[in-house]
Amino acid sequence: MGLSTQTFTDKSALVKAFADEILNILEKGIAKSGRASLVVSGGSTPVPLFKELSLRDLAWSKVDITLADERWVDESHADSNTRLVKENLLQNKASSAHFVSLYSHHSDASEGIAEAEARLSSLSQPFDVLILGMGEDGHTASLFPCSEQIDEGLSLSSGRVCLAVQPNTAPHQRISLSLPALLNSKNIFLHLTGDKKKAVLQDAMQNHTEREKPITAVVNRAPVTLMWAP
Ligand SMILES: O=C1O[C@H](COP(=O)(O)O)[C@@H](O)[C@H](O)[C@H]1O
Repeated sequence: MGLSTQTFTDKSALVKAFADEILNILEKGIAKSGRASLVVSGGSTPVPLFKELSLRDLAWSKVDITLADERWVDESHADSNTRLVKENLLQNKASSAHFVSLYSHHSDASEGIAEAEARLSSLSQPFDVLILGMGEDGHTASLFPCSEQIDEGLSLSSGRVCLAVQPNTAPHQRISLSLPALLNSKNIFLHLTGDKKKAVLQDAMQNHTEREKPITAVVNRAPVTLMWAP
């Protein structure tokens, strides 16, 4: 439980050190179990990391990759996290990795939950590596504090792996891993850049209100390594 922080002079130094660390964990996972699992987040922050990872040597065909959350849009949409992963991570040396999408062609995300959960059940769990991001409202994955589904998403006893989320402060319906599904990870990283995100995290950790922010709900229940650069 709690946060340990690795601070870097710039984003490029962060990306290189972070890629080293992820590769090291995945290599050990493959050596031990034959396969390893990597759960990534979407949004803009991880793009340089995805590009760097794609250039690194690893037995990528033995790595299963999925997302912590997905916007409920077709892969052809510019906001699709699947598209982001395919265009930036599943390239070069990492093109042989096995990607498990959370998205399916149902009109409503709630109709795609069973399919997403069935697909995820094929991955080795606990996940070897989970990389979370965070929005300026303290959301992580697509556990949005503004959404009606937040209590279900943060419940440790819901029995849910995935849930459909409708944020009020961001576009698109989402599918997100639940808090217990996120916590089912051996190594949890939070990847943030910029002073604003750092301030949001510090504020969330001070917990001014009765309700925990989603990112704090993770940090309060598992060891999390913050990878931060200005
Ligand atoms: O909507 C999302 O936002 C967060 C943060 O994204 P960023 O663009 O500020 O890096 C992201 O972690 C999440 O996966 C994504 O769907």
